[in-house]
Amino acid sequence: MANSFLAASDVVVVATKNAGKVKEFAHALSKLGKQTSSLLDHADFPDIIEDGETFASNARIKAKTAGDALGVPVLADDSGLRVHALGGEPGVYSARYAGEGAKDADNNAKLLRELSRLETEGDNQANETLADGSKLLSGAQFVCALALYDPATGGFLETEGTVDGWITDKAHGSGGFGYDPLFWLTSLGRGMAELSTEEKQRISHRGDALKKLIALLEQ
Ligand SMILES: O=c1nc[nH]c2c1ncn2[C@H]1C[C@H](O)[C@@H](COP(=O)(O)OP(=O)(O)OP(=O)(O)O)O1
Ligand SMILES: [Mg+2]
Repeated sequence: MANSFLAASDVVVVATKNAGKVKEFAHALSKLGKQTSSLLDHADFPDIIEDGETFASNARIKAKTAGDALGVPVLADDSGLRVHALGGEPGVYSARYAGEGAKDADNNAKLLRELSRLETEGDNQANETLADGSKLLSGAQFVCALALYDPATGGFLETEGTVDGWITDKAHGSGGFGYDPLFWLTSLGRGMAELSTEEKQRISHRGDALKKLIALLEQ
C-alpha cells in the first residue's frame, strides 16, 4: 500500500482529537503536498478506547477503529512521556496521569508533585541548575508510535520515534502542548515549548517517527 497511499490521497486523515498533534501533522504533511484532516472534523466520532499496553498497540487501535469506520487509510499517533526517575511513568498513561479527562496543566502539576516527592540523587542529577535558576529533576524521553492503516488490505505501516531530555521544575515557553513546557533539551539549551513548530518537528519524537514513516512510504 505504501506507494499507492502517497500517490492516491490528497488528504491524510489522522485519528486524533488532539489539536496540538493536528497542528504538527498539518505542518509536516503540507510539505508533501497533503492536507490534514482529523477526528476534530468528525465531532461526533466516539472516543476510541486506548486499552493497549504499548504505544504501538494503542496507535494500531486508533488507526484501525477510525479507518474501518471511515473507509479510508488512516494515520494514528499514540505518544507519551517516560520519566526515568519515575521508572518510566507516566508512559502510555500520559494523557490520563492526573485522572480521566485530565487537562495538560493537571498532568504537568501531578508530574512535578511526583518528582518533588522523590529523593533527588544519583542518576537524575537533581542538583543541576539552569542559568535561570530552574532545576533539572529527571531525565526523560518522549515517545511517539505511528500506525498507518489501510482498511482495504487490513495492513499496517508502523514506526516509532523518541527524543531525550530533562524535566525541569519550572515551565519554559508557551508553544507546543502537553508536557512540552516542562521538557528541557540540554542539547539545544531550550525548552520544547520554546521551539517553533518547524524546530520541534526537526528534533521531536513525532518528527522522528514521521521521518521514518515517510522513508517507508517512499521505498
Ligand atoms: O509532543 C508532545 N509534547 C508534549 N506532550 C506530548 C507530546 N506528545 C505526546 N504528549 C503527551 C500529551 C498527552 O498527555 C500524551 C499523549 O496521549 P495520547 O493518547 O497519545 O494523545 P491524546 O489523548 O492527547 O490525543 P489522541 O489520543 O486523540 O491522539 O502524551
Ligand atoms: Mg488519547
